[in-house]
Amino acid sequence: MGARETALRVLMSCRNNHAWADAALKAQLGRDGLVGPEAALCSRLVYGVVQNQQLLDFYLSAYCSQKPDHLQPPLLEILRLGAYQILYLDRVPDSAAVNTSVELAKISGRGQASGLVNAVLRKIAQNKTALPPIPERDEAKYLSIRYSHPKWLVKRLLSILGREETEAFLAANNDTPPLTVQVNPLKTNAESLIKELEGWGVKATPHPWVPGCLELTGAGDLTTLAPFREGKLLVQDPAARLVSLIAGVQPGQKVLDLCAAPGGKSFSAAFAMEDKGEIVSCDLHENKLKRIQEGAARLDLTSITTSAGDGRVFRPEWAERFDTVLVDAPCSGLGIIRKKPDVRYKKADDLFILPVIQTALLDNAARYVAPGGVLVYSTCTILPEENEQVTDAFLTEHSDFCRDGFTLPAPVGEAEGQLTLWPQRHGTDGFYICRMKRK
Ligand SMILES: C[S@@+](CC[C@H](N)C(=O)[O-])C[C@H]1O[C@@H](n2cnc3c(N)ncnc32)[C@H](O)[C@@H]1O
Repeated sequence: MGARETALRVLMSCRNNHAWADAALKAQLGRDGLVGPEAALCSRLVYGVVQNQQLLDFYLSAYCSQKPDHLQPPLLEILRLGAYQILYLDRVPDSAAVNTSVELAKISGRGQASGLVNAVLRKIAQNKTALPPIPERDEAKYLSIRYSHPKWLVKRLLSILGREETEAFLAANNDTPPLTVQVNPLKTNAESLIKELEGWGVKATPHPWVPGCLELTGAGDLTTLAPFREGKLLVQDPAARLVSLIAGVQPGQKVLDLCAAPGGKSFSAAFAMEDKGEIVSCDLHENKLKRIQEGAARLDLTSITTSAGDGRVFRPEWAERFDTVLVDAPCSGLGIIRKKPDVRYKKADDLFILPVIQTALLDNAARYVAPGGVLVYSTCTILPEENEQVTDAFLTEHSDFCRDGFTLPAPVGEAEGQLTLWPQRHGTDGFYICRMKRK
């Protein structure tokens, strides 16, 4: 049973403890001692079920006499796992998907429901080429079921992107993104790293448009490879790498990264600064600073110091002290659904609380920027509530700051001080970056 039993435990942990799937998966794989192909199958099952949850429930409800959400736990999770294997995993025979699901019901103490599991999954298998159509009358509802995203989010996206691009965004969120790394230019260069990775059986190609980044295939657990351990690369989405590029940090500068953990933007800034100058990496949570320190040690960066503190609370010793201040704000994360599939199920209510925190961070950060210095606000979300609306309000209140244009390689080109990146347009995570200058 291995992979399936572990996958079920992970899904139950997400349901009962509101755990994030990626963290619960990592912990459970370790506890159950799953490695290699079994671990890969388990990850595929967990991500696949989370990515397709609403669609799977739609099909399950067509063949189950009880409403899926009325089923006793963990029957719904068992049925979702079985249906996912039947509908998406060609290499798993339908009979194996059905039988292992019946077995899971028995070992989970739901043996009395094994007949139901058997019957529902057999019907799905028999009808898999002629499944019931999703009603298309209500556009948002159709897209919500088809791509398993909450309806409120689909409606919001439709109003921003229109039908065609909304569908492309939702589909991209259910795709597996490429693994992207930034080259540590202090230790190697792209050409040498590509060759070195090849020696480890990893295919690396330069990112189509973001300088200094490589896309990897066949990496497996990258952290076990020498180039990773020797600090020659940083795992980072190309969108995140763009923050230091857009900030335009230079060797010798003083930089404050106000919301820094686990350190990605600080590391990328240190690369751009040739590790010369001063980077203060601050985070609210002291326990997260260790991740920054460990990362800096692995990458051999000495320009970074860490500091715990609430970025909303003024520290007089930092007043007008920094050439560049980065505010990589806590956000809803709706731009990284392709990496954290369960982010989509966040409550819409968060969208009312987060901008208050983001605004307070930005207001305070502004006080640390030296005259003529740069303030960069970024998030890994795509909704204007946490992006343009926050920076617009900030600029209205702070007449000493203005948006400052920048140029990136195609497909972005010239931007008037702010940029929203989208997976379906740019092949990156969904991300927002705004560069502002203090007069
Ligand atoms: C988007 S993450 C930052 C990611 C980081 N910049 C990187 O590139 O690895 C947001 C961070 O803000 C921190 N945070 C949340 N509220 C904060 C506050 N009031 N002051 C400072 N940091 C805060 C969180 O702990 C979290 O680590």
